[in-house]
Amino acid sequence: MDSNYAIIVAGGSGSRMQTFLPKQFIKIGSKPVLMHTIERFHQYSPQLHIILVLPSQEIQTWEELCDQYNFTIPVQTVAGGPTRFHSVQNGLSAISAEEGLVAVHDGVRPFVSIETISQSFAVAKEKGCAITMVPLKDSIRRIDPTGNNFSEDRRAFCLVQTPQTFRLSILRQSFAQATDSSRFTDDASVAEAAGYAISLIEGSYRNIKITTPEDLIWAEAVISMQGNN
Ligand SMILES: Nc1ccn([C@@H]2O[C@H](COP(=O)(O)OP(=O)(O)OP(=O)(O)O)[C@@H](O)[C@H]2O)c(=O)n1
Ligand SMILES: C[C@](O)(CO)[C@H](O)COP(=O)(O)O
Repeated sequence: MDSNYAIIVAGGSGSRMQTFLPKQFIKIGSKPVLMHTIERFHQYSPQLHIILVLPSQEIQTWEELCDQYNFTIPVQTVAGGPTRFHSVQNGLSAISAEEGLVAVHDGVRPFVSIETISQSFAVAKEKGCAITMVPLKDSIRRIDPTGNNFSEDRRAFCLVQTPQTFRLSILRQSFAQATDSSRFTDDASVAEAAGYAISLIEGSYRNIKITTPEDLIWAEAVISMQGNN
């Protein structure tokens, strides 16, 4: 039987959070953000192979945190790269299997639900990929290069989240084919540039990416509402 994998990318520096400690290690509730995220994937399936991508200079920090919090979920640690694209690429290189499914997920999205993870693997198995998204709640305007702005129909857009789950062969081929890695902010864009059709699944507004300081306030509120973290 083919194996399933999760590449949890946590190789960033968190410049928009403006904290000394990279945001993936900041404690929310009783433990660091990244431990919440990994727990969600382990809860989905204890058999899932989890590849954790970290900044090379922070691997020791992670090991110390695991000791401190008695965190024992097994993960394979891989050093990240200069951009998210390179970090995913490094994670992918750690997988030797030919076939299977791989979910790529931001380490700083700790509130992903088990249902979303499960649906993303099921849809990717059937259609080749599953990209999590939510509809827009606000109105939007397009700003052109001259600075003029125009209303747009928000129903024509969606906000893209992770997990972004693929057949391994599709993600491998997409990353191998990619040129100009600087234009890719997610994995769906890499697969799309390689010519693959992108299938979407609806996620949840709760699955935020912890990016700026106010996201931590929201995260603490969710944790205390859940009551078990
Ligand atoms: N070189 C990088 C850059 C980002 N990421 C990961 O990709 C996810 C989404 O990126 P983002 O929120 O932009 O994180 P940072 O790059 O850390 O933040 P910032 O852009 O504010 O510096 C995060 O889990 C981050 O750790 C990564 O693995 N390797
Ligand atoms: C992958 C992602 O989280 C989907 O919304 C997002 O594109 C990451 O972007 P960032 O610029 O690295 O925050």
